[in-house]
Amino acid sequence: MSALICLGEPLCELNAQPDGSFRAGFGGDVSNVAIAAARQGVDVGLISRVGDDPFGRDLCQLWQREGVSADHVKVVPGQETGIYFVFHDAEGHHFVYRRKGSAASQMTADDLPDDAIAKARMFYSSGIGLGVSSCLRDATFQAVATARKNNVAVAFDPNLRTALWSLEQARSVTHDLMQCCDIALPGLDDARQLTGLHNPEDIIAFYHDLGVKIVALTLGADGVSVSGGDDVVTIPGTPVQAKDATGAGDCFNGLFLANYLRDGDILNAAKIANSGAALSTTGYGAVDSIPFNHTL
Ligand SMILES: O=C(O)C(=O)C[C@H](O)[C@H](O)CO
Repeated sequence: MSALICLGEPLCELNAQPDGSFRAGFGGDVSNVAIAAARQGVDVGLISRVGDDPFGRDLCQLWQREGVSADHVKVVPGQETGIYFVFHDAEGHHFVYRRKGSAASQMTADDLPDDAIAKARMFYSSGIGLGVSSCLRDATFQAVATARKNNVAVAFDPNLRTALWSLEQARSVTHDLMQCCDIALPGLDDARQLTGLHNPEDIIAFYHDLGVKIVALTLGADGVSVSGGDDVVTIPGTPVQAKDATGAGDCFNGLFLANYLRDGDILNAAKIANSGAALSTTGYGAVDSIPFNHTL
């Protein structure tokens, strides 16, 4: 059984390089989190669907190499695996998706392994899964209900993607999910748009008021503010020469959850995750740049 079980959509990645070529890799936020946690030595499983196509087969091989259990990933004949492109400009990275109608977007509550969710220590999902399709959204809420019924901690990153749904929809649905959530892992830009608040301390208080016990609010290059309900502690950013921040938030989340699962120390988990996520921005791609335990 997996200690951490993640639900959402994996994607193949094509990342634009300075010479105009595309570097092939992998993404999909919950898969990135699963791999980041597995590289810290945690038993991790993924719940998803991929197409019976070269992209889906590559992802299955990736999880096997990374030690992420794909026992609950269905390979669906006749359906497709989503892909995305990463482009870079002076403002940072931008995603272009080719994922409409993907196998993962057609996941329903019937695909859920209730027993594996009930026996995990922690369940992780994100706002991307909520925005991809209404059936994946319903499945995610159903999985969260199963987790809560069985005292499995629920962790969630609202991961706002307005290419998938409107800000208004995202706001209402992610706030609903937050009310069932133990650990919230929002990024500052997303949280500002979703809450309408500016100040990190106010955002953290907003999520605590919704019932969240632990909030780790990532601040990009400025580090992270973390709170277990009492004081807010801010850990400054680690200075690095960043090339590509794709997946840095997912890297933070995987490292944070893995280290929190190990000893329950949120401050230590946030410190490790903060430096690991900074390191991950020094290379291209959401997955290749995730550090291993021994490299931190
Ligand atoms: O945007 C998405 O849906 C992705 O999952 C692609 C990236 O891997 C992810 O956003 C990085 O956080």
